[in-house]
Amino acid sequence: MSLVQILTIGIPCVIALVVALRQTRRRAHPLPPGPRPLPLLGNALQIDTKRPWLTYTVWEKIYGKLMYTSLLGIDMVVISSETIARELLDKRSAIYSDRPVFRTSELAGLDFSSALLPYGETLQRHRKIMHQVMRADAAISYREIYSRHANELVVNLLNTTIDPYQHVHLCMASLIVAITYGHTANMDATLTGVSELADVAKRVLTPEKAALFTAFPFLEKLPAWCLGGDYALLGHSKELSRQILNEPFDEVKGQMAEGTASKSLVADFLSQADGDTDEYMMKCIALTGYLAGTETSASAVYTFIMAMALYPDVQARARAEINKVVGHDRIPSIDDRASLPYLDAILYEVLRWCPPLPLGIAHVTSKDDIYNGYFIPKGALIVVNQWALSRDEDTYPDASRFDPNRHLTAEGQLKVRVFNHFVFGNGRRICPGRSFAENSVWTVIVTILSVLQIDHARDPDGNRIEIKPEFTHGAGIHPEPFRCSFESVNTTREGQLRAMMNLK
Ligand code: HEM
Repeated sequence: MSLVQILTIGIPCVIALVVALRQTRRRAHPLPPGPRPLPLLGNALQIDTKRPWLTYTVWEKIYGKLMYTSLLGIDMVVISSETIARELLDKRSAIYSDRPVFRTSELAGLDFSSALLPYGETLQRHRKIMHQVMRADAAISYREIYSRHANELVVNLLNTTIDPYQHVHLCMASLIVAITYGHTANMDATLTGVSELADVAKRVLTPEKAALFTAFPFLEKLPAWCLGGDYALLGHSKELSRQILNEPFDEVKGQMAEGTASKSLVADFLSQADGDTDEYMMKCIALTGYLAGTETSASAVYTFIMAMALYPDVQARARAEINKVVGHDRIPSIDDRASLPYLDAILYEVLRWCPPLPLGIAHVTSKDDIYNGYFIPKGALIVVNQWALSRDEDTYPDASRFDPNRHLTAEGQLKVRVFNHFVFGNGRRICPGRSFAENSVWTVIVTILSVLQIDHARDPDGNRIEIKPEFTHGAGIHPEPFRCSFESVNTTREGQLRAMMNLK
């Protein structure tokens, strides 16, 4: 028998065998339980498209903490248990670390983002640099930048009775830009550009938007403007992304050459760079940090403010702890953190009460797997329903209540010594910016509590304007708009803070 004959007969046999084995594997091990799918559509029509985590949380009660659902032919496994998330995403990370491909990310020029990279060599190199510049001790070294921005926020909020979201967002956005690039002449232009890019990312990086190009690939050949809607943004976004990747980075490089660069992630990176250093990669990481870190951190601060207005007893206890530990005439710094367990408990509770990314960022399996007798196919989307974790009544009784005590022992110490919150994800894709997030948000909340009393705003007749603890929808969430009032409760600290900012 010739080689060609062997191949002609052999290859189909091998393929048939592999397919048969796969089918057998599927048959031998059922998919995890889940709602009955419709042909082609799967469970797409049964899901609350604005807040899918609510549907998955209801289904969890019926089908369990490991659930299978199918969306327009895509396999999806939803995990509603921290233990299962760790078993799969941490312990079997070799299989569970890939990301879904969004066709729109390339078309919008967003495919540079570390968060969207498939698992592989490039991602590993990104993560190595991220670890180098964002690890816990590096994050602490930016304490001065956290305090400066926290002080600015307090001054902006003082004596206002407004919806604080714009101030909070600007504070966290400029804090992250300052950490990433330091002082640059074009900081405002950078901020505007990156905010615009983040907005496009939110609008086009959804499975539904990406699916259009997968179903009709010829659409990619058309000019973006003739597609209309959010698709019209794709071309502009690609140009903007190229510009924002390069301009602030090049400015820091110029400052380094002149010896005028201030402390920043990019400056730290460039000072450690050698001949093999990949500058393009650092540009991508720098911009990813902004896109991944701003809305999430701003969400946490905004949630904190709402919780303080709704739970004055928690606010009073936190302020009492600050006064007891550091006295009445100093604002605590990150160095006091270990002595202020109630403040950490508040931070834990803020992240639990409103997880900024309620479904995290989806992982994808790179191989078939079997878990607890269930078959998990290669290529399945793996989603950890953080909302379900946050509302698990067994772990968090009366879960819709904001109660920092749940994170403390009877002696008032933190139950968990290491900050290891489920909101930061799992395994090889765990959020590399978590130490930044933790330290910056902590500094902002301790500074606010040291100086400001947060209360309900009042209407012109003096009636209290009620706040409903409700959250927005989308991939990233935060409280629905609300108004509250901010008054100084400590003029010594207020004066100190103004002096630090050289304000009267
Ligand atoms: C409260 C604030 C934050 C929350 C709740 C948060 C949450 C998350 C989550 C859930 C993921 C996906 C993890 C996974 O796939 O399992 C992630 C990824 C990521 N985060 Fe954060 N994050 C926050 C702040 C930040 C900050 C401040 C930065 C950078 C300065 C940052 C940078 C990143 C990056 C680069 C990734 C992608 C990692 C990868 O795909 O390998 N995040 N974050």
